[in-house]
Amino acid sequence: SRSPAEYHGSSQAEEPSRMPWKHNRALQFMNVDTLNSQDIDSVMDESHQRLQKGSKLSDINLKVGANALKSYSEEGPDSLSTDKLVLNSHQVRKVNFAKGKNQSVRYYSNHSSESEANNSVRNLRFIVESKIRSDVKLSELKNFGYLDKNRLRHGRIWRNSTEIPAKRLPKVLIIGVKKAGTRALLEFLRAHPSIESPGPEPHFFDRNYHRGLHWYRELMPKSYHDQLTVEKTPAYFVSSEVPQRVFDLDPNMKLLLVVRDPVTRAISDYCQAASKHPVKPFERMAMENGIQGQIHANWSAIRIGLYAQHMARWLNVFPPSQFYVVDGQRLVDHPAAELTQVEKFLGISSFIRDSHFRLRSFKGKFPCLVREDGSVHCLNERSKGRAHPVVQENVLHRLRKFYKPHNERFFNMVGRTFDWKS
Ligand SMILES: Nc1ncnc2c1ncn2[C@@H]1O[C@H](COP(=O)(O)OS(=O)(=O)O)[C@@H](OP(=O)(O)O)[C@H]1O
Repeated sequence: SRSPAEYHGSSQAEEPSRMPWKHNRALQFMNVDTLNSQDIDSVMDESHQRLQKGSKLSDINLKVGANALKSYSEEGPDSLSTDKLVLNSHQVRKVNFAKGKNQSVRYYSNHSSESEANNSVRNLRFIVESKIRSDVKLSELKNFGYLDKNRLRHGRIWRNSTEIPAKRLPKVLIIGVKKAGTRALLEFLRAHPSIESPGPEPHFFDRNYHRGLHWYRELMPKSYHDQLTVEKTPAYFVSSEVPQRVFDLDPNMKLLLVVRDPVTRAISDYCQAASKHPVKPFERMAMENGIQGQIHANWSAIRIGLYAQHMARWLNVFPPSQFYVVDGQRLVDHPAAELTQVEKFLGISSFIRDSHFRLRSFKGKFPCLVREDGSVHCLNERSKGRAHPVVQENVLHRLRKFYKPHNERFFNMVGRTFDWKS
């Protein structure tokens, strides 16, 4: 597609990806606080003319949209609050691919309720404005940061029409615990419009510290100033040098720690190792000199579960108020409730609901995430939520006894108890 400069016949060649809105007078109207129906009409008229030239949207869409938007705007600016403007990308695609009059009309007449119709209007506005702003196809909007992995975030358009998204250092870290549900927590949090995160674990504060902050920032996705970038690296929790390094970067860093019964966690860790290379039975790994012997406390699968030891190091550096401890079991049983607490802690809007989760038979009790486009995303089938081996009861008993005092110390440190058998 053409750049905005070419499109509007301007001799000034601007870099389109940086300033798509600059050549667009219509956008100056797009202010939630001052918006009125006349503004919308003029925007729609102007968009209409422009879109006739370059867009795939048919005229009828715009005309219907203009009328609907007019009545919609008469509800007043409150009805445009960003919280309500959650876009349904499925509907967007429907409009985008509508080729003719009939399809477009059907798109609107399909809606059974007023609120559904209003939703469509919002969606339509988003498309129109996105197109005006950037003069690119929806698929290309990714370059401008409007679409992030199919997540369309209407709020951004309204909140700040001129902000350029940028890579930012994290303000939140999921520091651990390994095998306690850190991936689930991150994937669920990412559904929130205020959260951005890199997919892989950066391991910056442990393994890659020498690479420097520029390297770290480059790993981050682009975000807007009022979003939070979150990364997860469970090894941070157990690496002695990490707390101070994190503090040196940002003494206000918010820290999320997911915990799980350390005995189950050890078995989960063992399963991970067993999936990569041959290992002895769990019982033989866990006990020194056979099952009558001592607990093998130095085996990493067991050592990581000494939460109090690791937490003490973090509390030497950060105040308790900067941690939120997520109950890994509750994250499985009641994910929305647990996420609501996390949202509160992070100071972001309450967005994630029960309707974001769905059980799938092949994942058993582990919830999958319903994305904005309606698709269902389950965590990796082979590595998350896998079957554990049956471990001899006497070994489980010994392990529970072993962990008991450590768990109690941990509960005291974090001011919360967990329903672990140990
Ligand atoms: N929704 C959902 N889907 C799948 N798995 C879930 C989910 N919620 C929590 N869990 C638990 O997450 C465990 C893996 O923990 P982590 O993601 O922290 O592992 S890792 O440290 O990143 O390797 C994983 O451990 P296993 O049960 O041993 O496979 C799960 O118990």
